[in-house]
Order: sequence, then C-alpha cells, then structure tokens
Amino acid sequence: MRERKLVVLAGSEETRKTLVAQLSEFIGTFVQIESYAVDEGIGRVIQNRVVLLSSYLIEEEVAAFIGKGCHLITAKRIVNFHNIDQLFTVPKGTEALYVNDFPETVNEAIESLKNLGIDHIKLYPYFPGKKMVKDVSLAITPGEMELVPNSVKEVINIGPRLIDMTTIITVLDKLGLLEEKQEEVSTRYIQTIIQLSRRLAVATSEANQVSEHLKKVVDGVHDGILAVDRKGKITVFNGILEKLLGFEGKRVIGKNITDVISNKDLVTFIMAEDEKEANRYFTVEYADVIVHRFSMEAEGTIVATFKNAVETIEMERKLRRELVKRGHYAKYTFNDIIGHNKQLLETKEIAEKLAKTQLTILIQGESGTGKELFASSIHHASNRHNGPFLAVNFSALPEELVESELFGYEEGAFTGAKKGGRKGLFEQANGGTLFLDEIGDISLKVQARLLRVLQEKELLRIGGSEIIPVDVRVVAATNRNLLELIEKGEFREDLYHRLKVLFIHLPELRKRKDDMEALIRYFMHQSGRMDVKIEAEVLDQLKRYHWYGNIRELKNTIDYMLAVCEDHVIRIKDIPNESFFQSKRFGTNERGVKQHAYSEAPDTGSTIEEQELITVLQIIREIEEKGLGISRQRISEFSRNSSLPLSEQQVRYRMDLLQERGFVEKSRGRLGSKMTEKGRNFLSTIYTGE
Ligand SMILES: Nc1ncnc2c1ncn2[C@@H]1O[C@H](COP(=O)(O)OP(=O)(O)OP(=O)(O)O)[C@@H](O)[C@H]1O
Repeated sequence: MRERKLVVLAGSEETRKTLVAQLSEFIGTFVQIESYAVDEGIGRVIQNRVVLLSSYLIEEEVAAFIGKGCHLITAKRIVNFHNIDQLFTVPKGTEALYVNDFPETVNEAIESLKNLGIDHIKLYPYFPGKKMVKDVSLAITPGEMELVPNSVKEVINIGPRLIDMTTIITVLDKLGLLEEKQEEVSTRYIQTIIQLSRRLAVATSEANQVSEHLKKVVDGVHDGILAVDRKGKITVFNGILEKLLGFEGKRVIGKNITDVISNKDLVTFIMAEDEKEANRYFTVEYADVIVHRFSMEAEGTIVATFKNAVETIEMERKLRRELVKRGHYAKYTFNDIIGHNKQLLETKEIAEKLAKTQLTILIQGESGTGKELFASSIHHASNRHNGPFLAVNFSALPEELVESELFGYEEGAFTGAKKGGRKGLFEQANGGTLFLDEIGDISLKVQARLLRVLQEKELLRIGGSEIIPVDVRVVAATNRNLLELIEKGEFREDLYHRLKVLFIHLPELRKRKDDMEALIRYFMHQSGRMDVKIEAEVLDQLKRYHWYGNIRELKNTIDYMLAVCEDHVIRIKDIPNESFFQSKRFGTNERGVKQHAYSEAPDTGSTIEEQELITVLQIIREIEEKGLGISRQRISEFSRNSSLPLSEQQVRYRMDLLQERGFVEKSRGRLGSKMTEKGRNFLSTIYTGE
C-alpha cells in the first residue's frame, strides 16, 4: 500500500486521459500512475493499491476488479475551468443540448453549470437512448463528442471535469507523500488559481457580465478572491471570501478595503506597493488563511487569493502540525526573555533592531545563556515570522550527516540515499530562519559549502546538478571562541566574517545575578508553583554559585527543588548538594567523597558542579573499561542509567571544565576524548572504602 503507485479508474477513455493528464501535472513526477477505463476494459484485478475512481457512478462497474489491499478514493470533481469561458461567448437565451453518457452525469453537470452561473444558456439533457430530443443546433459536452447527435451543427467541448484539489491531497496522504510533497503540489495548485484570478481580474475591467461568471467559476475551486484598485476600492469579492470573512449577504463591492477588512496587517500586506507578489499566513475571523497577493500593473489592480488552510488545503495544516511537533515553529518571543539586568536589556534592544534586517547574526554565549531563545525571538520579530524556524545543533549531529541535513541530496547521491532525494534544512527553511547552533563544531568542508550558500543564496544538493535558490536568514550561535579556532586553522576566517555581520554576546548568568530572583519566580510560575516560598538563605546560596550551565542549569535546579521541598517552602536542605548527590542521586552508591578531593579543583562556587564532574569522570572510566570511545553522546547515554541524567549539552560544559583542569583531553569534532593520567589519579583519590 505504501508504494508510490496510483491506479486511476474512469468510465470513458477521454475522462481517463484528462484525469491522468491533470494528475500527471500535479503529482506525475513522483507517482507512477496506471489507468483504466470501463469502456476500454479493465482486464485485471487490482491489488494493494491506492485506487482513485473518477466518479461514484462507476463504483459498481469496477467492483469486480478491486482485489485485496486496495484503498479506494472516489474523486470529487469540479467543472473544467480551463475551457469554460467558451460558454460565456454564447448569446443569452441560446438553446443547447448537454451531452454525456448517462442521465445522472448529464443532470449533475447541468446543475453544476447552473451553480457556476451558466444560466444564460438553456440546457437540455441528452444521453444515448434519450427518446425526445430537442431540435437545436448547439451541443455542449464534457468530452463525449461521439455521443453528440448528427443533427447538431456546432459542438462546444468543455472537456471532462477535473479532480478537486482536496481529492489530490487525499491521494497524496494515502500514498504517504503528504508531508514530503505537499509544498510542491500546493505551489502548482496556487499557480492554477493565480491564472484563474488573473483572468478574473482582466475580465473585471472588460465586461461585468463575464466577470460575474468567472467569479462563480472561481468559487468552484474553493478559494476566496479579492481584487482592489490602487486606491483600495473593491472590485471583486467572491462568495467563498464572503463566507471566509463572514460577509455573507453584505454588499462590499465598491467599498474601500479598509472599511471591510479589519485586520490592519492584512490590509497593509495586500496594498503593499513595493512588492509584486507575496504569500503570507493570516488568521482572519475564525479561519487560518494563506493569502497570495499580486499586482497587475497594467490594469492598476491588486488581486489576492485566500486559501482556507483549515478546510480546503488540509495538507498545509498537517504540515503545520508536523512543524510544531518538530519544534520548527519559533516558540519564543522577546517577551519570554526574562531579566532587567542592564547588559541583558541592551542586548535585547540590539537584537530587536537586528531582527528587522535580513542579515546573518552570530550569537555568542555560554551554554544555557539563551542563544536559542534569542534566535527564536529574532525570527518572531522579523518579517519572516510566518515562515518556518528550523534549528540544528551541530554538536548533536554526526559529522557524516551534517552535509546532507543542511543541503539535501539527490536520489542515488550515496548508498542509502532516499528514493527521490531529500530536501535539506536550507530548502525546508525557505522563506524563514535557520538557526545553526554550535557552529564552531562543523568541519572545514561543511564550512566551505555553507559559505557558498550564504554568499550566493543558492545551493546544489549533494549529487545534484540543479541550482536551487534559497531565501533563508541564518542565525548562528557558538559557545566557543571562534577567533581561537581560526588561529588553530579550524575555522575559516571568511566564514567568520560572513556570520559575524551582526554580533550579539549573551551575558553569563553569573554576571547578571541581579536577574536571578526574577528568573526563579518565572520558572516557578511556569511550573504552576507560585505558592512555594523560598527562604532568603537559599537565595543567598544560589547567588553564590557560578552557574556554568547558566539559565538552563538554574531552571533544572529550581525544578529539582520544587520537587523535593516540603510544606511549600524551599529550604537550605532542598538545595542540591553533596549529601543530596550521595544519598539521593547516587541511590545505592554509598561511597563517601573525601573533602580534600574538592579542594584540588578550582573553585566553582558550588558542590553541585563538583559532584557532577566526578560523576562524568566515573562514567568516562566506565565507558573506557568497556573498550568504547568517549563521546558526549555516549556519556549522556550512560548517565541515563545513573541517577544523574545529563543531556549532551550538560555533558559538554562539564567536559570543558574537566579539560580546563587537565582531567580529560578533548579532541575536536567527534573523534572522542580520553581521560588523562591526572584525571585517573584524581578519581582514585576521591573514594573511600573501595
Ligand atoms: N532570559 C531568559 N528568560 C527566561 N528563560 C530563559 C532565559 N534565558 C534562557 N532561558 C531558558 O533557559 C533554557 C536554555 O536556553 P537556550 O536553549 O536558549 O540556551 P542556549 O544558549 O541555546 O544553550 P546551548 O548552547 O546549550 O544550546 C531554555 O529553557 C530557555 O527558555
């Protein structure tokens, strides 16, 4: 069922061909379409396929050919709008036969043409075997030319009806391609709508009668259409838009857009003079809509199409949900950055200004200082806020995956490459922001490639030859000293300058202790524990700590203390300390820790840090004893079995400290680290009772 194959079953050959042509245009490049028509003969029993039926009318006829494991979809069809304007040229009052194969299809079509405003032609049903045939000289048929009686002199063939977009989305969904292909398909779909809208707008200026018809036709494709002149006077406002915006039955044509649409951002977006064509997501009234606007200079008209993201285009919604699920939506805004410290406020102010530019930003700050929080807020405050926000952390990504993750690849680029290739993060973040965390960790090879993308704003996928333009704002972050890396030849100077066009340094928590109380209150509020009091002594003690893990560590500590405190009061005993580590976190491990062991290490301001360092060293020794390589990932994994689980990020800064003390030797990249003699000696001194 998951194969990328679709079987189309239609009644006639002509319908089959039209539907296949339409589907090929939308999904033909990645779905193999097999098709049969009842009148040509189906000739085989279909099994394990997604099967699209052209109409419910053939359900019975094809039933015998549907084998096991099939998923049936009955197409919703809409009048073939590509050909329909031919009917507008027919003089009012003309009589015509509507010709098709069965009474049902004929009556259905006459009804839907009426709904589309084709009421100036008097249509008489005609199908093979019809007894009383009206003697008229014109026939209209959706592709059934051979059924037209000979007495008719002129035939207008409007072609078989097309498949509705929602059906195409359902097909993609059933083929498991929705997420991967929705963008491509929706772009093609939008283009069709744009073509229609253009015709509509041109027609408006030409003849009102025609525009009325086209307006109704456009309704048939489920999108709202708005056209305004340069002064904002509304010339087109179709029924779908009336429904979307809650204007049913009200007269809006001729009014000014500012009097009709209350969402000021939306009005500004539509009336923008400097932009020719643009897409944006809006919430209007109760609906999420994707608005596409373009201006037609010659006609002095601006046209906006409104796609109801919720109902008509299910796929956008699904994608959005997917994005939220993967954290691709920028979660934070500048309001979420807590603190009144002077340096922080200045940094925030600068970042807010920088957000409005399109330039690359480099954020430097220790682990846990809020780099991602700032990146997310910058995205939110930028004019890209409706686009995606994607984040990648290079320290967590294995070297060999970095390139394909960032730039994508073509099918067959390497062993194991996915069929059809894959979009990289740059392509996925198109129109939005890409947050490159721990940029200091990428190899020189990736740096070279990244530099090219930043300079040229286009990329080649791995193994690809097509140049793909990318419109992505990059915010990079590092907790390392890039200048030092440049000196060591590990970071390209040109890339550094490219990234550092705009620079933000985030202050360490130990340099903004004046914010600690506000942060603590904020985290307690976040946990819904505002009822808990903190003894003054506790605050004093926390303020004395160095917080190498910065705000993240503070947050974790608060969470811990909230969990262990009693009677809604956090007391000294609730601070994670040496006894806590031994008795609670180390569980059954009752080893004592000699006091002198601590004095050997530089002052970190707290025993939390010390004990955690010891634990990391112990884990390293355990991994070494197993003959495995030491990596942050592995240490983090092993730590999960201890009562002190650490994330890779937490491991990282503890490893930095261990290296500073000469207890471990870290190698760059993912080559692994090892414990030094000094580290081993240190570890051996701290146990008693072994
Ligand atoms: N000023 C702040 N106000 C409120 N919360 C903050 C603040 N700064 C950081 N945090 C919180 O601290 C945690 C760590 O922040 P974030 O992930 O942005 O840090 P980072 O610098 O990107 O860390 P790393 O370098 O380890 O990835 C998050 O939960 C974030 O919401």
